[in-house]
Amino acid sequence: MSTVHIPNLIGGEEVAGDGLERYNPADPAELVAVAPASGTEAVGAAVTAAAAAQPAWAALPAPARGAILLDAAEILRGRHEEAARDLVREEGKTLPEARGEVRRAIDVLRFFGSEGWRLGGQVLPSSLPDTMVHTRREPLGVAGLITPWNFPIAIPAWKMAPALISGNTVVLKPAELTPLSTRHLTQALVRAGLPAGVLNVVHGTGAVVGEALVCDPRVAAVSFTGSTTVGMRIERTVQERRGRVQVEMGGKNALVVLDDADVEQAARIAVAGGFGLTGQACTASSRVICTPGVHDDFVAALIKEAARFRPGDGLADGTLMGPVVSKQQLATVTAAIERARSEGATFAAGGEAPEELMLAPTVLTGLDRGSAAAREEIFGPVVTVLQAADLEEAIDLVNDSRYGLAAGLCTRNLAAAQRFAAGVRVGVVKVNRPTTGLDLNVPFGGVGDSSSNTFREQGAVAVDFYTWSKSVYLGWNG
Ligand SMILES: NC(=O)c1ccc[n+]([C@@H]2O[C@H](COP(=O)([O-])OP(=O)(O)OC[C@H]3O[C@@H](n4cnc5c(N)ncnc54)[C@H](O)[C@@H]3O)[C@@H](O)[C@H]2O)c1
Repeated sequence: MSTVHIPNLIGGEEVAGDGLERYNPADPAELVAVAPASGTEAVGAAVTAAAAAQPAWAALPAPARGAILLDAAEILRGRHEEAARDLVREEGKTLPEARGEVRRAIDVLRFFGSEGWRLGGQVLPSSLPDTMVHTRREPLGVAGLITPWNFPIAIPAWKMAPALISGNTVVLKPAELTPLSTRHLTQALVRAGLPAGVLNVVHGTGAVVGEALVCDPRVAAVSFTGSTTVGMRIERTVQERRGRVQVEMGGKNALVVLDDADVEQAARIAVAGGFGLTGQACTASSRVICTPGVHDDFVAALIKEAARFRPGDGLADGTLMGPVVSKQQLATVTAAIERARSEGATFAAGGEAPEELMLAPTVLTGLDRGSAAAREEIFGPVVTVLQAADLEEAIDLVNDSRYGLAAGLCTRNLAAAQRFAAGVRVGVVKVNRPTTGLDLNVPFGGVGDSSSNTFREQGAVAVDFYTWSKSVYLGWNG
């Protein structure tokens, strides 16, 4: 396959450059894409273009803005397979996972394109006679979007679509590792007729391009998804300049398996959430908490299921798990595995040195709740199995975390499910379903150090972040 050279997009013009090189994680000899390692002047130019384009974009009727998103969805649908294959070559996930992610981006464009017909405010009674009060949603202006490599087409879609439909213009900084996947999305929007300057894309490092975007006072809103360390810094910086900020960050999501659970089903749920997407999902089940009666049977079933997730090239038939995304990410994951070894973990599965980026699914047992593997996000195919005496102790263990993104429960007991849903301090609860996998029409976000926990992403409420509310009193007669 030939290397794709990806330009920046600034004020409708494509600006070529290089400096960022991305190799296929399953085939280190294949240079998949080259993108510019831009400087701060490119960010300045992109923000200027976005600010200039914003009033005319906001003045378009919302259904007309929506029509462009709907057309973009159709264009991306026509390139679904190509985009999915490029996503596999660039990020490493399996082809079915990549097809699902591209499908998600298409559906997000459709969802928010249709929202153009529904965006509205409230009509309220006034205390005054002959007076009507209504609220209007106003766009914030320029939105700066910073996205990670693990969902490089879906996450930019679920930030851009609500930003654009509500009349904002956008400067997007995609992740360094995955410029090509994001390019499929932005090209679809441009080809659908988005006016020049409404969407701008600046490639580069977080330290240069990301920082410049975050610090630019003309960027009214910053929406970030990525690591907790970076997200917390961005949140502080934008708050200091009184901008609006939304950060979606890491997780240490627990799946609780109770004695009454269907053990085989629980093991399938655990591997889907723990090893699907190579464990590189913010909602990955990286710890499983078992009650004593199910622990040994569950671990045996988990080992059997994990054996199916032998890592391989995501484009090959039957691969259930792709490689780790990069050498740097592999170093982080293997350091966490070695730390667990030094803390006395038993390796129920995995533990061998990886070949290139192909890391075998790893199941750790025998660790206590204070161990690093039980507490810290690893972001790779590593599942730590812990024990709790009963449901209440399991809930306590779920909540004993700086994070609060997702939690799952395997049980046949409805009362236990309801108690769990009420008791856990997380943004998403899944009962008898993997912690990964979200519906696009449902609000998503977490608490604690997982999320700024103010505005939610996804679903119709996502436009709240990108708008402010104005109250209009309309009187007649005297
Ligand atoms: N909560 C969610 O919705 C969600 C979804 C997916 C991934 N994640 C999290 O993302 C992380 C993995 O992604 P990653 O490794 O790409 O994260 P990362 O924080 O390293 O990078 C994310 C983005 O931020 C940029 N960036 C880095 N430093 C910056 C800075 N100083 N200023 C501005 N921007 C900067 C990067 O270039 C990239 O585009 C994991 O922690 C995962 O849990 C969270």
